[in-house]
Amino acid sequence: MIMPFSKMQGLGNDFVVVDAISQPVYLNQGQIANLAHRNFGIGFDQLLIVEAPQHPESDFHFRIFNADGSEAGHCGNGARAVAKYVRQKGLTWKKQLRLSTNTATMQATLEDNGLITIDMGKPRLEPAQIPLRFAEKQVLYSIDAGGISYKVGAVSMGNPHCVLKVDNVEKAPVQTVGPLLSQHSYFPAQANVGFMEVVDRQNIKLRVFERGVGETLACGTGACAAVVVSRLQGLTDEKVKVTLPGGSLWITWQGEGSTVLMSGPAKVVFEGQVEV
Ligand SMILES: N[C@H](CCC[C@H](N)C(=O)O)C(=O)O
Repeated sequence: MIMPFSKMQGLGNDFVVVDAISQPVYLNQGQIANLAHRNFGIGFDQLLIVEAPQHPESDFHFRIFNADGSEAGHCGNGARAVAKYVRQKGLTWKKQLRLSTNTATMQATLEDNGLITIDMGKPRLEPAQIPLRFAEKQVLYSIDAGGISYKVGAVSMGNPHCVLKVDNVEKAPVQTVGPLLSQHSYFPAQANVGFMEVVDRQNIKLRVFERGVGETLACGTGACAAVVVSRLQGLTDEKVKVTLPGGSLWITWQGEGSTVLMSGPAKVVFEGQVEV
């Protein structure tokens, strides 16, 4: 079977996007991992499968699969890519879209300046919602890994995030501590691990070791999680610019009970066809 796709990226977090509305898409975990391979396949951090809405108040549903073939509940950079994709493919003429994933619903706005703003919904802070094996919600959790005790924030944006504050993001132990925390037994569904340098109350630098991928150039839900965790510690204001290796996102969060807004770009790199 020949499957058309769009190769897209949001701040270097790259995607293959396929339309499962116009044609059925059946891919197993092994096929997805092969397509994600940067030599034997197309290469991507995540595969985004766009589907018809599952309930009347949503315009489109999309599913997210990491490079290892595992399915994720949310993808912030991917949400911006899907909003741009459905518009460019003529699947909608709306500039305000309601998108859903397996774990979240969101409002996407295609701005006149080319950026896409996503209302990412409310962060989920209860350990059971993350999920995290702690009885009580805390601002910081102590987690022992590799003989060291780490103080981390933890939050779900529809996918699990662990956020560690560091003094210098360039020197952060992403490749060593990232997998240790990501696969820690306290995170029964694993976790995306953010290494956050708080520059000042309006600026954060961030690197993310993503569940199912490894370090990516940007992580949208990770940027949201970092702002939530930093605000809960009283370190940042409502509007924060989050600078990742692939570029910057603008995140707004007014505090508990409020939704998180994320603004940033999404680009089409090329259109292709692949045999599956
Ligand atoms: N690796 C993530 C999914 C992709 C998230 C990221 N690419 C984003 O932009 O939010 C997970 O397994 O939860």
